[in-house]
Amino acid sequence: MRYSNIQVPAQGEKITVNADYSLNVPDNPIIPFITGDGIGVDVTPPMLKVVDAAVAKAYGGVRKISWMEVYAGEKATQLYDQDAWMPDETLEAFKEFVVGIKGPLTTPVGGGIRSLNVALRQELDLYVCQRPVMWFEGVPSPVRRPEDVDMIIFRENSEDIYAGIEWKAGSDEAKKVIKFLTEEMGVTKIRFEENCGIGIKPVSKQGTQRLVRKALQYCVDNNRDSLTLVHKGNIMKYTEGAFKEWGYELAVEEFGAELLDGGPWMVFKHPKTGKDIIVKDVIADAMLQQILLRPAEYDVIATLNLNGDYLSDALAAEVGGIGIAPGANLSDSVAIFEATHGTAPKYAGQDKVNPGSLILSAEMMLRHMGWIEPADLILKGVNAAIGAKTVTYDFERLMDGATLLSSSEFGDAIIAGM
Ligand SMILES: NC(=O)C1=CN([C@@H]2O[C@H](COP(=O)(O)OP(=O)(O)OC[C@H]3O[C@@H](n4cnc5c(N)ncnc54)[C@H](OP(=O)(O)O)[C@@H]3O)[C@@H](O)[C@H]2O)C=CC1
Ligand SMILES: O=C(O)CCC(=O)C(=O)O
Ligand SMILES: [Mg+2]
Repeated sequence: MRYSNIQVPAQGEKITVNADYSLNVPDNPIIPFITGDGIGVDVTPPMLKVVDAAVAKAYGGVRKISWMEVYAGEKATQLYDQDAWMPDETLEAFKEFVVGIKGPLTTPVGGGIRSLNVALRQELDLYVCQRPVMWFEGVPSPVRRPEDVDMIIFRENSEDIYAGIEWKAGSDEAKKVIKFLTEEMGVTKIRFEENCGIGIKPVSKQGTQRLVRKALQYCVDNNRDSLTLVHKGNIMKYTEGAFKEWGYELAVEEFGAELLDGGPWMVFKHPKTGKDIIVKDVIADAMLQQILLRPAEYDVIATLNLNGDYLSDALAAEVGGIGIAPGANLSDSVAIFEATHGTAPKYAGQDKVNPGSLILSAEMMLRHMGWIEPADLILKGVNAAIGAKTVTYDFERLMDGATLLSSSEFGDAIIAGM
């Protein structure tokens, strides 16, 4: 495709996808990135620098990434036009180049544009939001045994209340839906019809099962002990409750799961090692206490979009906060990596915040590409920087005897520690 504002690097080739969804990664792949709004300008440059250093050190110049900036959010409105928050060519570039990474994008509260982050996930059908939660030794934590916190969230990324199907209180649309519900569907439980916003929560069997399939396959591929389906199915029976039912059903049909001790939990054997993998479920509110009190009992988690959003930040807090919480948005072919945190506007442009979340998202990206050596080097560098107590403000304020670094200095400390 011909791009208008995107400059495709003269050097470099596309990553391509095979019929079985495996990747062909050239030695000089072109990788699109969005800098992002707010603290995007603080975390993206150190991420690019750390990745380049890790790749150079691992491959001595034989492999190198050609970065290609693509635009969304405020920067896109300046470059394209004032309404171009997510230009079509940005979506096209992520599709064409298959693997990309992004900084955070602002979403106004209560009105204005809908989330660009959610739009990107929906437009490219990035239905898995994968967010690993693991503790680096020395990171300050509010829990007694942060080493027990080792989980990975598989958050459904395309459905639920995040689909953005909602109408403002008092609008003609809201009135029409309320009229339909009361007059045709026999609904009697809307307390204040005259001034009531309405939101719709779609949850499908296909949407649930493709997410749970990925989570269970991850358990098998990574030799994990259990999958926990997190839901609020006691209250929202046909959405969250159905998520639980369809999740167990898939475990039975595709992984051979059987009832464990008479149920309701299930178990299946790892196809190669024969090890038991447990499939269980927990109601979402209880889960928020379980992860604090008994984190060792939880491993891989599959959940709906909103629960996954809440759980991501809560779990991140147990291992140092959202400054060090990475993530990936995945379809069967396209992958876009991004931090769990947002644009933290009060810190924007101060070279202050922790770039660890985006750097660790890039670490996931390299591993996804099969570039294991630079990914390992990044982990080594992060461990070294934290081990030396040379950290950004978020860790420094909770650590005794730590040295305060800026975002860019923390990136340099990671490079020095590789
Ligand atoms: N995927 C995305 O692009 C996301 C975008 N957003 C958007 O971001 C905007 C702001 O959202 P908000 O709810 O304030 O959440 P943010 O994640 O932006 O920030 C909340 C708080 O988390 C801490 N924090 C965030 N990032 C870092 C970091 N890199 N290093 C250290 N600490 C960090 C700060 O805590 P403290 O004040 O204690 O220092 C900050 O005030 C909204 O428009 C929201 O919609 C939100 C989440 C994801
Ligand atoms: O899109 C947004 O603004 C917020 C998204 C979010 O919080 C998340 O994906 O974790
Ligand atoms: Mg969130």
